[in-house]
Amino acid sequence: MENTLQLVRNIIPPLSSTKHKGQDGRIGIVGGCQEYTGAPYFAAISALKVGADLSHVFCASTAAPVIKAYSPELIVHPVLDSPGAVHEVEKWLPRLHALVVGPGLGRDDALLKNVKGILEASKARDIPVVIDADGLWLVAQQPALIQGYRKAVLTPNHMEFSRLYDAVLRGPVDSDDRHGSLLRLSQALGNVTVVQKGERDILSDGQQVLVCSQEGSSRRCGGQGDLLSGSLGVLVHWALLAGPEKTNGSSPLLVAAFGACSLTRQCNHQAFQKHGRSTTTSDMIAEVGTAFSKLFET
Ligand SMILES: NC(=O)C1=CN([C@@H]2O[C@H](COP(=O)(O)OP(=O)(O)OC[C@H]3O[C@@H](n4cnc5c(N)ncnc54)[C@H](OP(=O)(O)O)[C@@H]3O)[C@@H](O)[C@H]2O)[C@@H](O)CC1
Ligand SMILES: Nc1ncnc2c1ncn2[C@@H]1O[C@H](COP(=O)(O)OP(=O)(O)OP(=O)(O)O)[C@@H](O)[C@H]1O
Ligand SMILES: [Mg+2]
Repeated sequence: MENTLQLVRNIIPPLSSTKHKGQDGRIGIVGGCQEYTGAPYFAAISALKVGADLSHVFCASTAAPVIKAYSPELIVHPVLDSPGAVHEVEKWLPRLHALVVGPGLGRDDALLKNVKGILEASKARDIPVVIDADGLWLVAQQPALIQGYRKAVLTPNHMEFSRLYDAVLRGPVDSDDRHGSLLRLSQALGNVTVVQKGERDILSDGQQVLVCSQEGSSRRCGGQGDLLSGSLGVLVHWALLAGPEKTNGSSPLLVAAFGACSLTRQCNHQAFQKHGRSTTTSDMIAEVGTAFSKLFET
């Protein structure tokens, strides 16, 4: 654990007065629909709290005013359900360092069709993508969308992992062999990085398997996965900028993912110390700064 945390420390860019706004990360979140506005908010604000300079949310038009009202810090584009959605997002892609696709996206076919186009456009531009929540639902329907894309990281929870595994490997997960199942899924997807969240998070790029057992808590409120995927959006960008020489030969994306898992669990631990059973994801987000310092700035 400690060795991998050191690798995460190596990828964190120093704060410097010579940098301009945007250099430490411009992150896009693709998600947010009529039902779910909290999830894209949690992901986008987490990206900012971890250290990105700008955080954009591309969401359905009904979700936009709600998300804007949660926070003046986010840039919110009400485009996902428009006929020109792909084009509207494509206009921003050259300025984005990473995309997080899925938090609060929902499963509406028209929206998912647009997201498919956005994913294809992102791949064509070599933009790193974190795929979570309903983005994973889309990938389970069409694994070819991310097959072999080495700049993708998937962050399934228990249910999402089973669904994805079943879709890609055409059989149920062997619950007695989590490591083997994870390796097989990552390899079958062409060495895409996969983070299986759970009591312990396990992560693989199809070659190496890492386990993150940073102490969290027993509190399982919704939204913790959104904090993880938003944080990972920034860390993926930083890791790719740093390159494998800073990660001692390990995959930069795997190191980034380990950082996001550790941070989320540490936020959960700290928030639980203060709030116990009433801990919510907003309490965890309030801990991002101190959790980050404790883990990565020692
Ligand atoms: N505030 C907001 O706006 C939030 C919005 N969110 C958004 O909601 C959307 C749907 O996301 P999702 O995670 O609910 O997805 P889905 O695949 O339907 O799985 C749900 C089912 O899986 C199961 N299950 C889960 N874990 C399990 C485990 N360890 N072990 C066993 N079973 C387990 C469990 O089944 P159950 O216990 O109910 O039988 C559960 O009902 C997505 O857009 C997301 O971003 C969230 O981000 C939260 C905050
Ligand atoms: N049983 C557990 N014990 C400790 N930590 C856990 C446990 N299950 C999940 N976590 C942690 O909670 C975080 C989110 O994982 P979870 O499985 O809740 O994601 P999710 O279902 O996608 O969340 P969301 O509600 O945001 O969609 C991860 O950092 C994971 O390590
Ligand atoms: Mg989730």
